[in-house]
Amino acid sequence: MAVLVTGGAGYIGSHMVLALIDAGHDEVVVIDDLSTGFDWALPPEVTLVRGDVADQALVAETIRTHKIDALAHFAAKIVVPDSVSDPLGYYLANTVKSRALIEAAIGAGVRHVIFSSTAAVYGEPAVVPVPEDLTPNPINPYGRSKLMTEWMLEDAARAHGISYVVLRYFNVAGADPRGRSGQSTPNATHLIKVATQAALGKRSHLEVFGTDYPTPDGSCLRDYIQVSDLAAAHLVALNHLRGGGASMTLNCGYGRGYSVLEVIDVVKSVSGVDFPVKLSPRRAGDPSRIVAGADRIRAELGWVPQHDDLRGIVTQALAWEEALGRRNRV
Ligand SMILES: NC(=O)c1ccc[n+]([C@@H]2O[C@H](COP(=O)([O-])OP(=O)(O)OC[C@H]3O[C@@H](n4cnc5c(N)ncnc54)[C@H](O)[C@@H]3O)[C@@H](O)[C@H]2O)c1
Ligand SMILES: O=c1ccn([C@@H]2O[C@H](COP(=O)(O)OP(=O)(O)O[C@H]3O[C@H](CO)[C@@H](O)[C@H](O)[C@H]3O)[C@@H](O)[C@H]2O)c(=O)[nH]1
Repeated sequence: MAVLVTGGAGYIGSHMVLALIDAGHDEVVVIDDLSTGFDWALPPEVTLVRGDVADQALVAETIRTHKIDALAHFAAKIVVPDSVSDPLGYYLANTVKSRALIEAAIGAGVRHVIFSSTAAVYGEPAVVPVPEDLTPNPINPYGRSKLMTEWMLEDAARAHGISYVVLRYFNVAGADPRGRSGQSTPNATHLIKVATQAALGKRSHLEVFGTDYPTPDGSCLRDYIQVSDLAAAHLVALNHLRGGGASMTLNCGYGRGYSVLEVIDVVKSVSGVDFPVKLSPRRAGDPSRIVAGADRIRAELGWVPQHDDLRGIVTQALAWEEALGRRNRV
C-alpha cells in the first residue's frame, strides 16, 4: 500500500512526506507541478512525478503503477487576497482541478482521501472557537473554492464507497524541528514568514493590515498550528481510514488565538530585532478572528500536539529562514 501526496514539494506537503518517511512508510509518491514547490524539499527516497493534478491519465497511471490506496491532496493555490483579485484562477486550481483528481483517483482504485481544507470555509464565524458543525460561510473565493471541494469529496465518497478525512487547517507556521523543511516561498504572504524576513533584514519592514477590527487590540486574531503537528494529524487520519474508520471533517488548530500585534511582539522578542512596523489599511478578504474548536480531532483520532508554543514556532521559522539565506536558495 502506498500513499500519493499531491503538492508534496510544497510547505505543508513536504512535512507530510517527512512524517510518512519517519513513520516507516516505504512507498511515498508525490505529484507536484513545482509551481510553488521545490524538488529539493523532498527526501531522495521519494518518487516525484512532475505534473498537474488535473492530468487524469498521469494520475491514473501513477496510482496503478505504485499500487496507491490513499491520496493526501495538498496541491492548491493558497493566498487569500490573490483569490479576491483572481477568483476564477482559484476556482480552477482548487475546485475544477480537484474534481478531475478525485475522479481519476477513484477510477484508478484509491480507497481513502485526506483533503487539505481550511479555516477559511468558516468565514467570519459567529462562534469562536469555531466548532466543525457550524454551517460554513466563506467570505473569500479561496474559502469557497475549498468548500466546494469538500462537498464534491463528500458526495463522491458516498456514491463510490470510499472514505475520507477533511482537515480544516487554521494558520500553519513553523518548520521541521530537525531543520529539513520549512516555508520556502520567497514572496510568501504569511504573517510569521514575513515577520521573520523583516527580522533578518530580507524585507525593509512589516505592514499590519488593519488595526480597527473588533478585537482586543484591533488587529486580526488567528490560531497558529505548527506544521509538523499538522503532518502528524494526517498520519493518524491515514491510520484511521486504513483501519476502516468513518469519514469525518476535523479542525486542525490549538484553540487559542493570537493577534497580529502579539505575533509581531513574539518575533521581535525571539529574534532580538526591533524591525520597522507600518500600520496599514485592512487587506481584502480577511476575517477578523478565527480560532479552532480543537477538541474533536483529539477525541476522534487521539491526536496529541507536540509543538503548541508560539515562541517555539517562531524560533523554528527564524531558523529555517536563516538556513534558506545560507543556502542561497530563497
Ligand atoms: N499554509 C496555510 O496556512 C494553510 C492553511 C489552511 C490550508 N492550507 C492548505 O494546505 C495545502 C498546502 O498549502 P501550502 O501552504 O503547503 O502551500 P504551497 O504553495 O507551499 O504548496 C502547494 C504545492 O502544490 C503544488 N501545486 C499547486 N498546484 C498544483 C497542480 N495543479 N498540480 C500539481 N501540483 C500543484 C505546488 O507546486 C506546491 O508544491 C493547500 O491545499 C492549502 O489550501 C494551507
Ligand atoms: O504582512 C502581513 C501578513 C499578514 N498580516 C495579517 O496577518 C493575519 C494572518 O494572515 P496570513 O498569514 O496571510 O494568513 P491568512 O490570510 O489568515 O490565511 C492563512 O490561513 C488560512 C486558514 O486560517 C489558510 O486557509 C490560508 O491558506 C493561509 O494563507 C491576517 O490578519 C493578515 O491581514 C499582516 O498584517 N501583515
